Amino acid sequence: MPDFRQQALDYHEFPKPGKISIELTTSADTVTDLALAYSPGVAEPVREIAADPNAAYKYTAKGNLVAVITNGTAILGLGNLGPLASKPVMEGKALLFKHFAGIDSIDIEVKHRTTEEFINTVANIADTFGGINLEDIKAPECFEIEQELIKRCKIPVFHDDQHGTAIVTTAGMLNALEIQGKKIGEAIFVCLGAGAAAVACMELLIKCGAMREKIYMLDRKGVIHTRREELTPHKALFANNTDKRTLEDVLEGADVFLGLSGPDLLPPEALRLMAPNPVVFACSNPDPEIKPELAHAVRDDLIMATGRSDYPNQVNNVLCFPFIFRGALDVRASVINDEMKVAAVEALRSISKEPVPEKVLIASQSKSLIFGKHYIIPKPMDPRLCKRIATAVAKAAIASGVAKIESIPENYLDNF
Ligand SMILES: NC(=O)C1=CN([C@@H]2O[C@H](COP(=O)(O)OP(=O)(O)OC[C@H]3O[C@@H](n4cnc5c(N)ncnc54)[C@H](OP(=O)(O)O)[C@@H]3O)[C@@H](O)[C@H]2O)C=CC1
Ligand SMILES: CC(=O)C(=O)O
Ligand SMILES: [Mg+2]
Repeated sequence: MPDFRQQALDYHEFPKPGKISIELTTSADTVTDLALAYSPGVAEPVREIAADPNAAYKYTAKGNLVAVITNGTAILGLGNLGPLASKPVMEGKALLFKHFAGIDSIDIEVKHRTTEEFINTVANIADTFGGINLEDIKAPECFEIEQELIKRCKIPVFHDDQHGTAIVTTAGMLNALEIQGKKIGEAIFVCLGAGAAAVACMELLIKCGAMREKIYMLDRKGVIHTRREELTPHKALFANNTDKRTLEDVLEGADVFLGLSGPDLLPPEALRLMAPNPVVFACSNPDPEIKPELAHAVRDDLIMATGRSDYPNQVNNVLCFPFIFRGALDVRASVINDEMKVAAVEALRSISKEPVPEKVLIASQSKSLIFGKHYIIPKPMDPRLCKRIATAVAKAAIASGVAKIESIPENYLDNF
């Protein structure tokens, strides 16, 4: 195989550095164009917006513009490498917003000293955008940041690593459990990682039927249990009254392993401890908790998923954030609430049970994709995702009373 590292660097360097640019939507060639676009014509929409802030949706790019904002403290599973190093990931999120959902997006990497300073920075620029996608901000700070920004901003604020990941993981998990013949309410879950993604995934799985007392969550210190001291409030919610202390202890008889932690943390031999027909989601990026080839070599009765594009069953928030924002922006939702999240889960999981269009087979270099162990969730390039998820989300926003626009056109996103 050609040098993948060099290919990835070349992809980012050529034909121009980076992955996004800004394009004009109107002409700026003649003196008349300039008189309209700039001085004196630009004064007219300024006056309109000063009189009514909602006019910004009519006369500026705000309504289709999402900021991807980070401080670089949890860049994928690479850790706290700082704001600037996170820029390729954030440009990548902007690429995905545009390519899959037609949303204009710009990345913003914020340096800050305190959590309050970060919150103030984001709150102070929020009106520029139609929505804010927080990305790769580590726990526990991410929880306070998101909650405070939801309170202070009039537009949807959504921490992708929490809720985008939770929606996709829950959709994939419900399908995987169904295929393995397991009931979610009876399943024993082991979640390696207790940060932004892990906590949100397990909370949404509980909303969809998982039992809190059947969940074992682990962090760097091992199993989170009721006798552990100095647990953060979000970890304390998952403190299990158990004598089990290690990953191996809790994997004994478990139905599900969910990894949202770091690379190569699940020893292949430990998989043998799990119950028959287990589900293993090793979602750490770029390197999963266990490589699929190692897992399959140990057992042939498992369903395996990763966060990566180059293996079957990609459980990755790319299957959610472009589409949930599409729906939220189009009905001008003030927030992204639980009703919208559950609607996204149901829409996403239902697509995987339907025949796959030929162009998806070609784009994903697959001979066939049929609902089953190796196809539990749609491929990101599936053109049905945008219409189906955005429609479900927009309808849920309207029904739950958070939308400013209270109907969607009959042919909504037909041509996307
Ligand atoms: N596939 C997908 O769509 C997504 C995948 N992820 C992946 O999930 C992982 C976590 O991301 P995120 O939640 O945002 O980050 P956070 O920094 O918020 O959380 C990281 C968590 O992983 C735990 N952890 C790290 N190393 C170990 C270890 N050696 N043993 C046990 N636990 C460990 C940390 O433990 P402690 O609390 O003790 O520090 C912490 O609880 C990353 O790898 C990321 O790529 C995230 C979002 C989406
Ligand atoms: C996919 C993603 O958002 C992450 O790994 O952080
Ligand atoms: Mg992320």
